[in-house]
Amino acid sequence: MTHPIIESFQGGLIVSCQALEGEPFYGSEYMARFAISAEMGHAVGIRANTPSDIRAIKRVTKLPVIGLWKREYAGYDVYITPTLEEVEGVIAAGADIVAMDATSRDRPDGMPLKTVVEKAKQAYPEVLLMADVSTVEEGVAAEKLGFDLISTTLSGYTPYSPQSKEPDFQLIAKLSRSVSLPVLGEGRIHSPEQAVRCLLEGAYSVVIGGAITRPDTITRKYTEAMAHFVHG
Ligand SMILES: CC(=O)N[C@H](C=O)[C@@H](O)[C@H](O)[C@H](O)COP(=O)(O)O
Repeated sequence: MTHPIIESFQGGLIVSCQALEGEPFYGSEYMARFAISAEMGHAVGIRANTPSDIRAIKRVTKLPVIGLWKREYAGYDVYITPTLEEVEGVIAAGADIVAMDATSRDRPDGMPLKTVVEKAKQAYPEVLLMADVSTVEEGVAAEKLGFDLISTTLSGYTPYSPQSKEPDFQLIAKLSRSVSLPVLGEGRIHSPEQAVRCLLEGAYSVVIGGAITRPDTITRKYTEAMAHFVHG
């Protein structure tokens, strides 16, 4: 039986409310306001970074939260919830789902992904795990490891996946045919038409960040189009 939270995502939009240090909207209070806006706009879930943002968002919305914790470790490329410590931090903050890098790259604490999943499942059986992947192979491996859902988050962000400005529709299509877990379309989705195309390609639901919660990115979309018109 499909978990009720996963079921509630079907065909819906999850808004990724994230701002890193140095960005104008950096701060948990701002992220909470974006989450309220997302709920008002009928989003079905929120994706959020850091225990502090997750807590602030859980206080103001009833929507399920996909939590992650971006943390960089010198010498390692994995940064989305890279070790069990971040998994625990995200769960303690109240996330309903924990998103983590599910590539096969080395992890800072040396713990294989398989062990991270086993330990998380054992200690927190009620928490769902989302695999952030960049290829079909990583998605197929994630299903075998016991993840509950898969997202195309990392396509374009590993050196061996296609580097494109567009969403990776091909990965969404191939992955949803290769696994029985729900596959979420995520990464560089910048229009309602692209969101619908993700569903057409087989996505269970769609995650959008920058196109909704990064006003500088949205502004640039307009200024660039206008500059192109004015200057050719
Ligand atoms: C690669 C990576 O670190 N992605 C992060 C994952 O949580 C976020 O920075 C993105 O905003 C999110 O995936 C949504 O994507 P987009 O903002 O393109 O709609």
